Amino acid sequence: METSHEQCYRVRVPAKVNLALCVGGLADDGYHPLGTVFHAIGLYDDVIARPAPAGVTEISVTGEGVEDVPTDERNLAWKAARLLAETHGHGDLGVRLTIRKQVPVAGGMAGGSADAAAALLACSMLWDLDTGPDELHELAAQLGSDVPFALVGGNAIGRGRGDELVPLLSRGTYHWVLALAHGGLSTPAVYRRFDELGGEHSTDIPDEVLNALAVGDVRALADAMRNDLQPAALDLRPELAETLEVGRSRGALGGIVSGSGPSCAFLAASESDAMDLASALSRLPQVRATRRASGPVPGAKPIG
Ligand SMILES: C[C@@](CO)(OP(=O)(O)O)[C@H](O)COP(=O)(O)OP(=O)(O)OC[C@H]1O[C@@H](n2ccc(N)nc2=O)[C@H](O)[C@@H]1O
Ligand SMILES: Nc1ncnc2c1ncn2[C@@H]1O[C@H](COP(=O)(O)OP(=O)(O)O)[C@@H](O)[C@H]1O
Repeated sequence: METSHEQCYRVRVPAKVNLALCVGGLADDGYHPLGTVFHAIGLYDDVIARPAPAGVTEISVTGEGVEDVPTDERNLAWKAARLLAETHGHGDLGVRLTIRKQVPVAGGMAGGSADAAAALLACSMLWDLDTGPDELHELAAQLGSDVPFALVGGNAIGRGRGDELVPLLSRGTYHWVLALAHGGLSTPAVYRRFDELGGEHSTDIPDEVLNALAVGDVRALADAMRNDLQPAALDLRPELAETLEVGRSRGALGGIVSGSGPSCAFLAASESDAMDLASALSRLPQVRATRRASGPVPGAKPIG
C-alpha cells in the first residue's frame, strides 16, 4: 500500500530498440565494439524511491516478468542506488525501491538498464544530491553500456560499448509492434554465438539508417534497419524466423530482432496497421504477447 504522506519520487523510463546494431570483433576487454542507433519507445518501467533507515536497501518488483527479476544486490537498480550513495560519500543512505515493469525481462529491450537509469534519478531526488547530467552519465556507464541511453532517450548513435552517445534528431513518429517471446535470451550467450558464427565484422552504421531518420522516411528506415546479432539470436531461437516472416507478410514495413532478442520489433505504416499486425502476430504460438508503442520518446523523467 502506498501512503499519501510519505515522501516518494517516481521516475518513468522507456525501453529501447536498436535501429542499427553493427558489431565489431571481440576485443581484449571481453566486449564487442559497437556502432549502434538507439531509439527509445513508449513502453515504460516506473521506479519509485521512498525513504528507508540508514543502511537499508530494499527492492520490490511488480508487473512484467517479475519472477525473473532479482530483488537483491543483483538488481541493476540496487547497484545504481548503492553506487550513487557511495560516490557521494554517504554509503549508508537508505532507500526502498519499487519497480513497476512493463518492459519484458531479458527481451533485448534494456529493461534492467532502464531501471538502473531511473533509480539513479529517483535516488538523487530522494537524497537531495546535487547530480548533474555529466555525473549521471558517468555513473550510468559504470552500471552498463545501455544505461546512459536510458537517461537521455530519443534517438542516439552509440559507439564504444554503446555508452559513447551522440544524440540524433529525427522527423516523425514511428509506430512499432513488439512480438514478445516465451522466456528471455542471455545477452552474453548471444554475443558468444555471434563469435562462433564468424564472418566479417564492422561497426559502420549504414548511411541509409541515418538518412531515413533525418528525413522521417519510415519505409526507407524499415528497409535499412540492421541487427548483426540477429543471426545469432535466430540460431539460438529458430522459431523467431517465422515470427519475422509472418510480421513481414502481414503488413509490417520491416522487422528485426530487438538487440540481443528474443523480442522482435516491427515497423508499421500507421497506428491502424500496427493494430492489425499485432492481432496477426498474437496468434502465433511462439508469441507470448504483443505490445504497440511509438517512438522516439524522451529518456528517464520524474512523473507525478
Ligand atoms: C545487446 C545490447 C544492444 O544494445 O543490449 P540488449 O539488447 O541485450 O538489451 C547491448 O550491447 C548489451 O550490452 P550490456 O548491457 O553491456 O550487456 P550485459 O547484459 O551487461 O552483458 C554483458 C556481457 O555481454 C557481452 N557483451 C556485451 C556488450 C558488448 N558490447 N559486447 C559484449 O561482448 C560480454 O560478454 C559482457 O560480459
Ligand atoms: N531491474 C531489472 N529488471 C530486469 N532484469 C534485471 C534487473 N536487474 C537485473 N536484471 C537481470 O538482468 C537480466 C537482463 O535483463 P534485461 O535488462 O531485462 O534484458 P536485456 O539485457 O535483454 O535487455 C535479467 O535476466 C535479470 O536477471
